[in-house]
Amino acid sequence: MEFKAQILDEKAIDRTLTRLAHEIIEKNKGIDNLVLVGIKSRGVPLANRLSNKIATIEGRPLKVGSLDITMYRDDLSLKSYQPDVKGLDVDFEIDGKVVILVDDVIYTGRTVRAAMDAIIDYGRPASIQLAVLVDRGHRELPIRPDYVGKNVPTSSKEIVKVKVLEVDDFNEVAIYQK
Ligand SMILES: O=P(O)(O)OC[C@H]1O[C@H](OP(=O)(O)OP(=O)(O)O)[C@H](O)[C@@H]1O
Ligand SMILES: O=c1cc[nH]c(=O)[nH]1
Repeated sequence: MEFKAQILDEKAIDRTLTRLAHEIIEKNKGIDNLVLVGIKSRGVPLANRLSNKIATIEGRPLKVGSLDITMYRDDLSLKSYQPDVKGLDVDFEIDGKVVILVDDVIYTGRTVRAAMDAIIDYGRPASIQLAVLVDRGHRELPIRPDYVGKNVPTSSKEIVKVKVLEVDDFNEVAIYQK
């Protein structure tokens, strides 16, 4: 895989998350009833960072849960990957809550669809919203994020990689050629 270009550096990621925190507060007219659920590896640290930024603005953090979803290749259709929900880790009620899903990248939308299924299986949220650091297009389902860090037009031969300090030892969003 060949490195093509950096899209966001550490400072840009931080500024973007600050903006998303403000957008979340603005859209919801405060933080009553809001909880965050980060999707697997990199959505979870991003959700924690958003919670900390919201605490700086509103005086208290949001509760953060996590959702573990992995993709497996469906043997019958070699082209497509199917998301598999491994586990939902929330130690708080979601009934009546506005659940904000947080992920690093949205592409086909299949991961988010699986995430919504898992949330709805678990409880009865008032609503579900979606925050992503990068929307790279190519949706295969009618899913659109409520909060987008950066829209990055891509070709299907490219891949967007988000690196976060908590997982990768550095912070970066970059495009690679497959
Ligand atoms: O919209 P989709 O087509 O479902 O793609 C988006 C998902 O793909 C990536 O996860 P990936 O499976 O690459 O795992 P990773 O986060 O562990 O790298 C990313 O973190 C999203 O969760
Ligand atoms: O480019 C992509 C596509 C799916 N998930 C990613 O993290 N990057």
